Amino acid sequence: MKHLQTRHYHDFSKQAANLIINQLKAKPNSTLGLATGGTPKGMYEVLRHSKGDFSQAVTFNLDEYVGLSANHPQSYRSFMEEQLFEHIDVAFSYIPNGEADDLEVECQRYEQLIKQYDGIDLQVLGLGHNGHIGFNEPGTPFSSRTHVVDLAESTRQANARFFKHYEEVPSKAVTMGIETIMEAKQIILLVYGEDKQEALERLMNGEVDENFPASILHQHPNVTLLSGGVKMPHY
Ligand SMILES: O=P(O)(O)OC[C@H]1O[C@](O)(CO)[C@@H](O)[C@@H]1O
Repeated sequence: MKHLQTRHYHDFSKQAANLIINQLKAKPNSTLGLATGGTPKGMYEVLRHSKGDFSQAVTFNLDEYVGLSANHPQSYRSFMEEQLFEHIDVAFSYIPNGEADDLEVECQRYEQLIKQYDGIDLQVLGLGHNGHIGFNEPGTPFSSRTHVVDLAESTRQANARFFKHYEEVPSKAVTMGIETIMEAKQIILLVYGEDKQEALERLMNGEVDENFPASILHQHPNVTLLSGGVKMPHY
């Protein structure tokens, strides 16, 4: 795992955005895997103002809440529209449909779509405090494919800041599985802020363990960990 460290959020975001822009320069019709959450907002801001050409790119988001309509302000579809798609044109953007009547069928459909594009070239990930990637909570089998998850209490609490009331935070989501994520040809893991210090240390120093989903990334051949805003005395 390659580790790039920055101090300031702007530099961190610029580095992340540059990795995406370089990917598009090398392969304009790349399939990009995208993430939501607070961490990548700066990256999206840089991308919005960049001259990156996304016109041939296809995007797949990692996850979506179950039960929120696409136009709900806190759906990940709304997040992505605001952060990126209203500002730049991509060829196609896919996000799981958390309102599908049959969520199992939706998960299979999402997997098939990714396969049709020959997999994901570059996947962006954030890191949950409990080590989750996408919405794959601790204990999720490393062999998981796109599936429906019960969100951990700590995840719902972490994301409550985006909702008016905690009770509004959905308790389920559809997420790409860990094996789905691991099939991406390249991965960027974004970790920013002091509150991620503990998770970052566990990632760097801990064992590969299903109780800390991000640890599997040590077994991927092409991962860049971008970290910033954390104290790193041990590295
Ligand atoms: O960047 P944040 O807001 O800390 O979130 C980290 C991770 O948690 C999630 O928001 C899910 O809770 C992911 O989408 C994200 O990658």
